[in-house]
Amino acid sequence: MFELSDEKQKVLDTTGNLLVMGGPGSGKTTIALLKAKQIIESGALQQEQHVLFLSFARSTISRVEQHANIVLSKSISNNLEINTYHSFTWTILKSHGYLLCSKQLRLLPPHEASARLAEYDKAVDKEREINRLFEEEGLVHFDLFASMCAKLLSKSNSLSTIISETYPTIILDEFQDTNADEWAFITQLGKKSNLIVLADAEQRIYDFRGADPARIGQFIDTFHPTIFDFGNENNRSNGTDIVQFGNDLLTGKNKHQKYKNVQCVYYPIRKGIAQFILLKIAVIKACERLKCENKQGWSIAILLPSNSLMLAVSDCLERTQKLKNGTILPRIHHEVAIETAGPSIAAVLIARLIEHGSTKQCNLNQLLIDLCEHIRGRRGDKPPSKNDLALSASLVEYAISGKIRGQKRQAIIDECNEIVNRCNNLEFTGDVASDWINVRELLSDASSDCIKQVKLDATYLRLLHKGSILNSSLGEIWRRYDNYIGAAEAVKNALTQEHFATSTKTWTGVNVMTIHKAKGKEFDEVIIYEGSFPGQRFVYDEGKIDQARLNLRVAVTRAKSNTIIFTPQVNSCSLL
Ligand SMILES: Nc1ncnc2c1ncn2[C@@H]1O[C@H](COP(=O)(O)OP(=O)(O)OP(=O)(O)O)[C@@H](O)[C@H]1O
Repeated sequence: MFELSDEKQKVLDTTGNLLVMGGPGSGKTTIALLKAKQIIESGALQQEQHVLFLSFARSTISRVEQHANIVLSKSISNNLEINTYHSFTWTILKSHGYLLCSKQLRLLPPHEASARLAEYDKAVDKEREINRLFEEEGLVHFDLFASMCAKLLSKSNSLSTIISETYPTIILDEFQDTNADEWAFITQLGKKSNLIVLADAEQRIYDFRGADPARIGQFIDTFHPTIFDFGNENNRSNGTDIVQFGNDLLTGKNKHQKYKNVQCVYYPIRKGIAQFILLKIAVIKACERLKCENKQGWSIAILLPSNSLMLAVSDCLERTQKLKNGTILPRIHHEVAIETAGPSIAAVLIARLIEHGSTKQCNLNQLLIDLCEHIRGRRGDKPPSKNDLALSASLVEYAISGKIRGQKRQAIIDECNEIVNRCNNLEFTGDVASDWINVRELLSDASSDCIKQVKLDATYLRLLHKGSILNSSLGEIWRRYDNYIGAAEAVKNALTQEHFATSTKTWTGVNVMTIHKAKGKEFDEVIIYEGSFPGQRFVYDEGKIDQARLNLRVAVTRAKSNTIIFTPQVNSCSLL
């Protein structure tokens, strides 16, 4: 089914550690899966042994799984484990973490972690607190997974033997984005297992979380792999200039050149939602093109440089617009790969109101604590602003002393009091959806920004598709107890479990996501859109222009057949 170049055939013919390099769409993932197939079919594995394919994100895993279904037959897939670093390392920590810490280990879920660590803006202080939480409370932050596992494997010979016997061959995807802790873990894995590393130095877009241009060299020095380079072989967008454009972006050669199936659109700046009209028209046309081609499972990605822009674009697609010339732009059904922290903490706050409201025990202090958690943690990995930190500190102070300064802050207390009183007077029915909405609506009358933000984040839960999981966990509680006692904990657990579930999501239809989320994926058509405000630009800092080039190259090369890039007419992107 796949025609293999000589270089690719050699990958199949070579044993030992391998480093497979190549540009976007050159076929690294495909050859790695074919290599796994070959190993499994050769009968070299015993029943309990697996080839392990490790990647960073659940969303990438689903594409690899989809791809594996095409490349491998079902019986072979049983001996292939496709997993994320997080999920794989957490499994090891759950079973063997007691060797490192006498406390019962408990996961510190990402949304809770962001709130707990909000005050530490310096990396060293944050790291110290993460280690303290582990040592004194047994709480394991995600950032500790890889380093703790590296420690475990270096300490316990029997554990490292079990792992290498279970996984004699390990494939490492997107290796260029490996951080120091993951590298330490990989170094331990590689002592007894064969490593097949897939990398493209110029797809490195995670420098901010520790990816290092020296990493590929470190792998070569430590493991002396046989090296393969597929260069610019292009299997994804053959017959187009998409990869050429991506490569030229790195040097600036793309300027004023024409490329087949790559189009730059310079749009006029307009106010509000009108700014996205041209984008929406482009999406509608792309849908029509793909439908005309009768493509099964066609996919379009709209890639944005920031989360806020992603939500604004999603909002525009969600609505029907009537243009001045009478044309109607319909609502476009789409999926949004939204950041989870804000909606998750908002969900816990609402679940707590439901829990306490159902037994008439809502209280102001608990609501203030949950509100502070949201204020501090809703931006996920990004620290909260100084104002938010100060606000949260003064609300906590009020919870302790009953004192608060400033009218705006007093208004928050008054509005929270109102919410608590109304929640204690609500009639709960056990119909989870309507109980949830009734409680969420209690936040609607508030004028304080921080409460409005909770309401807004709670509405984004819809985009996370958490409805059914929340419905079933709360529904079960009501059936058992006739109230919602335990709802907040159940919601926390449900959201955490979701994080580890290996996603089987397929990227069909229209998908809206940030450029970073698009890494490792592919779509029939890609539309990239930069806004006009500072936080929405491709090049947001001239000092980081090289990183911007890498990011844009990754975005552009996700397309199989067509890429469109939108930039404002005034002050257009300097890379185009
Ligand atoms: N030898 C081949 N013949 C035909 N199609 C191929 C071949 N190798 C890969 N492809 C197809 O090309 C596309 C890109 O392949 P693949 O995902 O393996 O590339 P990649 O190098 O891992 O890409 P990236 O680094 O951008 O994630 C896929 O749709 C795949 O099915």
